[in-house]
Amino acid sequence: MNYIEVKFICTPNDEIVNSVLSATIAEIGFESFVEDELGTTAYIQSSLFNIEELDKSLNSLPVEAEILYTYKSIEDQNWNEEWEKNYFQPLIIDDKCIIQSTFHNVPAIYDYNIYIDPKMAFGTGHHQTTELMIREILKDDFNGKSVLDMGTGTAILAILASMRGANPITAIDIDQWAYDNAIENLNLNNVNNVDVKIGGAELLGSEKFDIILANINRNILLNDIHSYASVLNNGGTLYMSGFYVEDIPAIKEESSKNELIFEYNTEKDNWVAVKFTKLS
Ligand SMILES: C[S@@+](CC[C@H](N)C(=O)[O-])C[C@H]1O[C@@H](n2cnc3c(N)ncnc32)[C@H](O)[C@@H]1O
Repeated sequence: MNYIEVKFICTPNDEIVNSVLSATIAEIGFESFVEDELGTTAYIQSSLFNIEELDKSLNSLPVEAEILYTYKSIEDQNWNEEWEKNYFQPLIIDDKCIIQSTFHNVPAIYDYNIYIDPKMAFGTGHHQTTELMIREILKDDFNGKSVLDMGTGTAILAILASMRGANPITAIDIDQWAYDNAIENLNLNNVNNVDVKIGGAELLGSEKFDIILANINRNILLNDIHSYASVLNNGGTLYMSGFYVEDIPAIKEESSKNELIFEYNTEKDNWVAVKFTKLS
């Protein structure tokens, strides 16, 4: 899959402007935001890149700022190398769990030592939503529970769920890169109880799950919550992330139509993870 790299030059180049910019363009498909001395560099799949839509988003930013941009198409291979070497650093969560790549070589002394070679797939633990989901997996009891990881990306959540005792696990992603990378990372971590599938909610059938993890985005979740609810066991748990604090009411409304009870949400930098349980 080809990506477009867009360099945004922001005046003023401050935290508020960059975070409003990232949040706004995330809505039109941008991912992997990196702040630098001029502004923000962001990436979007070529097939989703639409200049008119981008200009419209920039013109409606709710901050006073001048934002100019340049863009170029990038090859998968170059993007991987540059991103992995420059931006992916080992991440330790609560002294319990480390996520690192094979080239980092931090001693594996934690309860959960996860290796991720991310390639193009999202999910190194460095995005706020991945971290929020990891914290939920570390808190909850996964032992012997069947798990569905929707939008698995690098398979990071499925790998941790397996290390926490979940079995069996199904991991689904719509993207070919994610599918390939999920399989690579599962092998890298010697996790062999995850069935990886390529596609979306249409793949869900009669198999039911005790826990569903879905870190995707607001619109896909709103569209697919009813499918997730239909394959969640009574009394089961649905964790969702990939959206902002202001999206919680819409997510709650759709969930309650599907007999899902809101338990709580957690937050980081305005991103949230929510926990729902299904009526037993
Ligand atoms: C935000 S990433 C999350 C990756 C990983 N689970 C994590 O927590 O870091 C969302 C993933 O969902 C996938 N995705 C997008 N639309 C989807 C859909 N309709 N069904 C399943 N996966 C989807 C994307 O390809 C991407 O890998």
